[in-house]
Amino acid sequence: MVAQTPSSSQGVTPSQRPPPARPSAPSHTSTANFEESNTSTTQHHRVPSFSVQKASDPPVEAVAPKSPGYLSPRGHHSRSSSVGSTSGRELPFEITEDELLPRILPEDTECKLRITFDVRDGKPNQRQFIFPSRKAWVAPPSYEQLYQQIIGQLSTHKKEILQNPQNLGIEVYRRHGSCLVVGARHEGPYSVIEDYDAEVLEQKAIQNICGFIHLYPFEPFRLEICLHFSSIRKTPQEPDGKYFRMVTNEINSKMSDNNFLDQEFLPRIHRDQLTSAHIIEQILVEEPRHLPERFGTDRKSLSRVIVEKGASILFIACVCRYMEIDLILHLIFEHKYNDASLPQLGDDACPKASCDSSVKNLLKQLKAFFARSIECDGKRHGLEDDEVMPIMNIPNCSTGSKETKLGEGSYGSVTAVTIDHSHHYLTGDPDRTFALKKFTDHGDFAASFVREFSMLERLFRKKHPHIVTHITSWTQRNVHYILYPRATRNLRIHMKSHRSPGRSGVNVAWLLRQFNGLASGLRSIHEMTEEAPGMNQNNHFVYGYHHDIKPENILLFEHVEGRNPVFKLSDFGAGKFHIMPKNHFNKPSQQSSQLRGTLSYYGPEYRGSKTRPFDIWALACVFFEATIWFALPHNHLAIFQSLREEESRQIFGWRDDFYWRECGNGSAKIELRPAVTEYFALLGGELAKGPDEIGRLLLGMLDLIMECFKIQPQERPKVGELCDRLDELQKKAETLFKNFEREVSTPSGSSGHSVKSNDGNVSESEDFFTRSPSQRNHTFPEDQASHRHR
Ligand SMILES: Nc1ncnc2c1ncn2[C@@H]1O[C@H](COP(=O)(O)OP(=O)(O)OP(=O)(O)O)[C@@H](O)[C@H]1O
Repeated sequence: MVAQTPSSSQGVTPSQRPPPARPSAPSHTSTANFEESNTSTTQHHRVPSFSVQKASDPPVEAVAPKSPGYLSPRGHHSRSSSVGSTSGRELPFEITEDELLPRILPEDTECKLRITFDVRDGKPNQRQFIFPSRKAWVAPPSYEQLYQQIIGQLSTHKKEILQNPQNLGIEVYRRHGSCLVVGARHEGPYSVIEDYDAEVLEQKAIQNICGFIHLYPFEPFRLEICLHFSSIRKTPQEPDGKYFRMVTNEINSKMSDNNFLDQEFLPRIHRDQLTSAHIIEQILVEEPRHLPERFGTDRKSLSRVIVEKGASILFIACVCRYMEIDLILHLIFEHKYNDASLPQLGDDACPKASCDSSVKNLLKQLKAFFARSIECDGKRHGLEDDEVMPIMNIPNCSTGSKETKLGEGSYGSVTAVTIDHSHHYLTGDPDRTFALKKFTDHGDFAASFVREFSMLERLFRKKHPHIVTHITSWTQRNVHYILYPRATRNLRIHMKSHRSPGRSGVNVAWLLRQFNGLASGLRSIHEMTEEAPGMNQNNHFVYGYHHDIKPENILLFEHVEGRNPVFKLSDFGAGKFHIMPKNHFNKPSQQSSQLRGTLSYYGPEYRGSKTRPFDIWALACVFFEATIWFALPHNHLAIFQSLREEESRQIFGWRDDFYWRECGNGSAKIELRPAVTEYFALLGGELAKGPDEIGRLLLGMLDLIMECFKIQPQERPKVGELCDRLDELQKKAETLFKNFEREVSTPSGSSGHSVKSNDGNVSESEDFFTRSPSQRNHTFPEDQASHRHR
């Protein structure tokens, strides 16, 4: 008897295992004042009064606390909590929440509540209620009122559902709940709400708010509470109706559709409702036939034994396959199958008539009850053909296609997907969308997957804020998959479809942060200081290449739509890591094995030895184009490219748009294309205009870019130098433009007027506080790390 698939011990958790641990509900009772106001969606700047002191002390200037644990959960051991580093010393101050709260929390924190119902009028249908309200969270009764509001909405809609005679015997239950802090630029901590009562909300809201303030002390934020409710029939509609029929119908109606592989599955949350001891008992009780004597006559206690044996899902799955009850009991009691040890084909032949054929029939649908859970584990899993990943396609309404393509690369396609709420706790917003990259398993495609995954595996541990790291990966039916957070778009599309945000100090600081971030991301590949596993720890470095840097592979994560996005390096299919003895570290490195994709950004050495400077050249090309987009009128990028093409030698009628050319007849002499030098001059002239400080910074950046265009690879700056100099420029920009926070806090500081909405992402006018997180894109923990991560 086989228990589980070999892969099930790995991080894509088999469904038998519970989803990742969730915080437990506290036992505190709240009192709070929560007035509703639908009036405004404007954000509120809070006074950063964030000091740690005795409650009796006079207020002092804000100092961010050293530890996020400064506000311990109420209702635990004490109502006091300590702040600052303990390090063996006695803490100077003891603070209590009640004293500190008014000083930590803003006067009014906006709270948005989303309640979604999967109502059952034939097909599921969702409703949302958004309460944009200004709340004085410092006044504890707020939470109580919020709770009342939720309950009010719930009971109204419950009534609506239950008034329909069709819905007699329906129970409404919560599928998912989360409490999330959303900042103007970052997403903060979130918690899953187990129960929707006021105590839990208060607890989690305060914890998350405080965590957020600790991470981003000066950033405005709001609180978002998402509650998803569903309904299920747990009692037959007619008084004499059969439980067996009701369960079968419910399960069929709750089977998830639009799975990315067209596999049906029953989401865990519904499954758990329909496999309760009560339902099993009712099915056993209504069974008209006598059961074998060894099971006794007390069917109620028999149902309890089935639950104790951990076989309730198996029992219900068998019921759905119309299996005779005594055969189901035979599988559970004689074969000792249960939810953790499922029947499998090829198990010992059973002498009992119809046992084998029934198991065969059962297996066709069994995996639908055991869809996996998805965790951010960074691992690669092997799945059996019939295992179910709870991943759904997102239909593309404009094309009528059942999936939404995000990109098509040389080795596979990338599509937008969602994950069933009850099978992941990856983000605070259960409606988030993800990007799924597929590679077919022949020849080069499989090799590309292996290369990409082995790069990602190392990068996953580093979690650089400017590198797109994956969530998890698996191989099934000879197709390789990598699940990623979903970006808004790539830099190529952004530069085409969005105008420059304008050359204000705020935007210059933003651009330099992105350049510095990308260079620093590349540095973490070029100089991966991590010791190679299994090697003599002191003697080896791991270092690598990207070798496919281009605007298509810079993904943009727009935390708040229409605002300045974060640039991240992606697509490691051409990259490779090498292990090198430390004493060889400054010697020329080995070549990467693969080059692919667009040639435009290849350095002149591309036919020969391509090493780390090859990435520096390509990164400089990206910076150069981004600077053209940033500083010159919108059509200049296209003109720059066509000029480069015109300057190509047109061998065999083929035009290239490299940044360099071979000059003379067959001569080995290489020079920058005149278009590049022309644009350098044009940019220089343009950047010198306007305020001196901004001009100086941008010219400094331009000079640095040009240094990276040295024809001889060894003359280009190393990534470390690039980072140091960008860091310096960025720091200067941030000191000069201390008000850079305005880039997100005032509409005038917003980025990228949309040129056209060809990628569906426009609108900078809408205030971010009116948007739901599903309209934004991912931020994963790496986004919360410092942007000067090294
Ligand atoms: N996480 C993501 N979120 C949103 N879009 C994405 C994501 N990953 C990739 N894409 C889109 O898909 C395109 C192709 O992805 P990617 O570069 O990873 O594929 P590829 O097969 O390696 O491409 P190529 O070999 O041509 O560089 C990207 O340019 C981007 O537009």
